[in-house]
Amino acid sequence: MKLYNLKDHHEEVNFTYAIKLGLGKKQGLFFPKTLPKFNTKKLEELTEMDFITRSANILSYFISDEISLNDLTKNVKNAFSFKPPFLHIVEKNIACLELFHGPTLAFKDFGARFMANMLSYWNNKDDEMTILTATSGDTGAAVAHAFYCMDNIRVVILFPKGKISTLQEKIILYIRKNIHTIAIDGSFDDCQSLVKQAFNDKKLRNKIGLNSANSINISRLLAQICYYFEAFALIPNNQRNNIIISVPCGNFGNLTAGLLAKAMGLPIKSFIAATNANDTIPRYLHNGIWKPNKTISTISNAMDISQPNNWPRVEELFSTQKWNLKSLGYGSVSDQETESTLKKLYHIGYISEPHAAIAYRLLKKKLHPKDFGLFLGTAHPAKFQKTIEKILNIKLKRPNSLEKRAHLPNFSYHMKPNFLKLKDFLFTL
Ligand SMILES: Cc1ncc(COP(=O)(O)O)c(C=O)c1O
Ligand SMILES: N[C@@H](CCOP(=O)(O)O)C(=O)O
Repeated sequence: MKLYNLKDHHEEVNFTYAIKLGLGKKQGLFFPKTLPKFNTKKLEELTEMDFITRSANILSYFISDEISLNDLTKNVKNAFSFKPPFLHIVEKNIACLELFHGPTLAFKDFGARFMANMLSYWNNKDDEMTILTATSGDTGAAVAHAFYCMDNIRVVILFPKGKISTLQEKIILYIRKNIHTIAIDGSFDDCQSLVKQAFNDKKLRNKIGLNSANSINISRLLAQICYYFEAFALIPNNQRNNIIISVPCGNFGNLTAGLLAKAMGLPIKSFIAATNANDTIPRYLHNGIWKPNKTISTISNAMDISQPNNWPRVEELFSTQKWNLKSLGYGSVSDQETESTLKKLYHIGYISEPHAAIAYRLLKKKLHPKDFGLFLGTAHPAKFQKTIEKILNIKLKRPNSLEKRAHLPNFSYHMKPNFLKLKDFLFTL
């Protein structure tokens, strides 16, 4: 199947090329030229399958001309080799889709591990690659873990210094070898802008075999489509026609994957794009004016993004599917509201974390009593241990994978958000 560049529709590539390239010409994002459309019978068939079989089947619609179903299934099995998405019922008609039971305790494990598996399947022995990735907290760890010790692949992770939780930082840092982390004096948007500048530099791009494991890489999003289908299969049959999904949004990759699933025939009634005070999209949907403000720090730090990368993909989907952008629910939630929502959730027996709490709050506000509401649980509460213990006045137990790293020293490089400095660094690797 072909993908086209949103900034230059003449540039068409297949999936193997798109995954290796990351971004197209003029920093354009790749987007599928056609989408499979499942009818009710096919959807029923898919719903009956287990998570791995169904995911491989869905992904095969995008890449069956580049890999056999058998090989794809092996890769999907390796990639999703942890506890599958899990539905935690929070109230009678509301559940959290927990996506944080992977090795780095965030939903990013699905996309990062799928990308790593597919790249190692397709990468030639002598193809050197440098994967430059910006993180506001969770992508970095998932990418580091997924690409650790992979032959011929170097990973460089940029994160905003002092603006991610201590445990999010530790879980990125424990890995050395082919993984390099740089704390940048700035925001996530500064880190993301450095990645884009690197893609603009042709000489650098060719010399180091530049790629990115951010959600600009379409492979990340295709993998994420799979858990929306799993959520549908987990929801009781009589509720499947009234599903509202609230997605905590930062770079808008997760929402894009959900919308792709809907375009493929998953009968989701509507989506809610939930942000924190970094509310470029809610304001844009409200008044039609694109005006990113300076990124501010919040307790839902992984969503501290004011220039969301995937928005052009969302707009393309609405336009090609002939959906009205007005049908997309949206809202932004302050830190104070996030805190009171965490307390409310705790009161009804669920310990959550700031990102999911934002999605829950907006879901509660917009849900009709006859609907079934899902909010996405994107990270494990323990990654935000200090914040949650303070707000809820409780002691949180850390899962083993975090416990092992909690006391490690910090050994990141440190840099101003200066592209020339970064370029020098990349050349010396
Ligand atoms: C815990 C958490 N929730 C939500 C988000 C936002 O997801 P997206 O960037 O796909 O919108 C992120 C980061 O991306 C995250 O790490
Ligand atoms: N919230 C993300 C930011 C990067 O988003 P991505 O989906 O484009 O990788 C993070 O946790 O790093």
